[in-house]
Order: sequence, then C-alpha cells, then structure tokens
Amino acid sequence: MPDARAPRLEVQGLTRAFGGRPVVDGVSFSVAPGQVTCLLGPSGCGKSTTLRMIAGVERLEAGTVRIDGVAMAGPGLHLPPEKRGVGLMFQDFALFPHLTVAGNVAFGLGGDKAARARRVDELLERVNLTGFGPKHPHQLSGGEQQRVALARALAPRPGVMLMDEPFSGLDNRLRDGIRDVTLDILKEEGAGVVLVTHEPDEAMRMADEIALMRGGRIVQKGAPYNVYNAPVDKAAAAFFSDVNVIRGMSRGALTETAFGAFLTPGHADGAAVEIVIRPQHLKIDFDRGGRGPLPTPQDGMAARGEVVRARYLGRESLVEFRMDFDGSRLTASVPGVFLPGPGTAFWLMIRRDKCFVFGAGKPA
Ligand SMILES: Nc1ncnc2c1ncn2[C@@H]1O[C@H](COP(=O)(O)OP(=O)(O)OP(=O)(O)O)[C@@H](O)[C@H]1O
Repeated sequence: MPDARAPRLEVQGLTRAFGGRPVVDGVSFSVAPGQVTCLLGPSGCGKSTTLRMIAGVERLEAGTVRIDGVAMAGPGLHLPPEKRGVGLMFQDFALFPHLTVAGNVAFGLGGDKAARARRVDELLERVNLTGFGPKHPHQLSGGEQQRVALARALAPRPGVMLMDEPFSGLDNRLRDGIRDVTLDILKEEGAGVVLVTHEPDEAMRMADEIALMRGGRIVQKGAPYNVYNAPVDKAAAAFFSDVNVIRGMSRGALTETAFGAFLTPGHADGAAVEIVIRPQHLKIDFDRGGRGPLPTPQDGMAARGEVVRARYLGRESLVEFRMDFDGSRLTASVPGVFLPGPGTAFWLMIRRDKCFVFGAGKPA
C-alpha cells in the first residue's frame, strides 16, 4: 500500500532558460496528498514555466520531477503529459465546445460506458451541476464552465493537480465560492495541488504552503501565516501589502529613529537598516495641544505627522501622513470609515511586535 504521507509530487532543482536567460533556476519543493502549494510571484518570475515542466508540456534542462515516487522527468527522461497522471486546469480552461458537459468530463476516462457514466454523474454532483450533463459549454455561465473544467480534470483521479491562474477569468462574486468548492473537492480527492497565482489574496486563501518566487527562484516557502508575518526581505513583505519603510543606521545593535530605538542585532555598526511596517500596524493617536501619547515599551515613541490625504476603501480607510521629522510619507490603515481632513495633526506609533528589520542593501 502506498504511504499516505509520501509526497505526491517531488520537484528537485528544476531549471530552464530561454534564449540563454534563466527563467526557472533550481526550483525544489514537494507536495503531500491533499496539500495545496501556491507558486506565488509577479508576472514573469517563472511560475508558469515551472508548472509546465511539471506537466510535461515544457522540457527541463536540469532537475527531476517525481510523481507518487516515480520519476517523470530528469536527465535523459521525459514522459509526455498524458503519461504523468496529472490533472491540468488553466485560465483559458477551453472546454471542448462540440462535446456536451458529460462528454467533456468523460473525455479522459477509460473503462466501460457504465463506469464512465457513474464517474461523470458523481463528479457533476460534487461540483453542483447535477442534470447539466446534456448541455453544451456555450449554454453555461463562466462559473459553471469552470466547475465543469474542474470535474473534467479530476475525473481520472490524478495524483497531482496543476492549476495555472484557474480563477482569474471569473468575476469577484463568483470567484470566492468556486475557490472554496474547488478546495473542498481537491482535499477530498487527496490530490497534491500546485496552484500558480500572482495574487497574494488568492494564495493566502487557498494555500497550505506558499512558495514565493522571484527571478526564477523560490525566495521563501512556508505556511501563509509564516510567509506573511516573517517575510525574508522587504520585497517579500511588500508583495502582500503596501509597506512603510523607516530608514536608519545600526549602532551597537540599536537603530535610533523618531519612533525610538529599535533592536537591530546582526547588523554591523554603521550599516543602513530599513524598518518595515504594514499600514495596519501603525497606531495613530490624537494630538493633545502639540503633545502625543507617552512612550510605551510595546510601541516606542510617538512621532507627529499631518494628514496628506485619506481614502475610504470599504473595509478600511487609508490615511497618508507627512511626518514632521523628515517630511517622509507614512500610510496607516484604520478599520471602517476614518477620513480626517488634510493638515490634521496626529501622532503615530509603531507596533514593535509587527515590524521587520532588514539590511538596506537587499533587493527592492
Ligand atoms: N517559450 C518561451 N520562449 C521564450 N521565453 C519564454 C517562453 N516561455 C516563457 N518565457 C519567458 O520566461 C519568463 C517567465 O515566464 P512564465 O510564464 O513562467 O512567468 P510567470 O511567472 O508565470 O508569469 P505570468 O504570471 O505573467 O504568466 C518570462 O519572461 C517569459 O517571457
């Protein structure tokens, strides 16, 4: 019996260049049964090429791909996509227009007619499309077509499901529901899933593990909570939200700023450091006749700034300040509606437990 914990997919050192330019450069990760790994990163970072090499539609130059312990690609080895036992779901999911819904779902299925029909019915029920079998794709909404595509990809019970921006063609209202249905079914089926996306929200919502990619490499890998709350560098932090940056210089493992001193161990004396904080972790307080709140160990000292502009975004308001100490801009996010007028004075503090300290030399 196969080991239920053995990885469904193991990718080692995947490498590929186009025109002499490395596009995927030593990518390694593995995916357990029922696990969703999101390859997340900006356009052009090599996510799709990685997925295509795993699928077998692109050749790799170095590295190995193993599915359920069996080598699919490696030095001198390249199994075609149909021999890999992978399910594919791409943005332009391209149902076969001339086939019915049932015909689409049954497309990759072997076995006798009755067994195929049973599997098609079972899957259509799972994706809430019972009774849609005789229809044709053009009679379906975008969300329904997406669910047919999911059923079609799952029909042969692939050990590994590869999805490239599968939800990006759907409007926002549909997307959340379909993501949840998809996730439930994939977990039940026990497939290992690799999902490519450039949207951090989607990765946070779907992933058990996020592999953050940049320039053809995985720069950070971990549970969404860890990647969000312990980014490896400023760019990793900034990929998930706007960030504020306060610059300073480390001396004796401390960096003095207008917000008080920050511990900056590991940075040499004289090294430029950047203290990075997300807008929701700035605290703001009212001006009390030219004074702000008293310093606290948790939040350090308050620094004064004036509102440049405030915008309401639905769940939160974003307020941009010009800081007195150096004229720099900082942005705070406040839940709900908070729209102070330009020029209003406030005092800002920084939640020490939520700030990240990086050397200023790292890539932006
Ligand atoms: N067949 C190809 N020939 C030449 N260059 C290619 C080829 N396929 C991809 N590239 C280049 O490789 C780089 C990575 O492409 P890839 O599609 O993997 O990125 P991505 O992270 O998935 O981006 P996107 O989200 O925009 O699809 C891009 O610069 C792209 O132009």
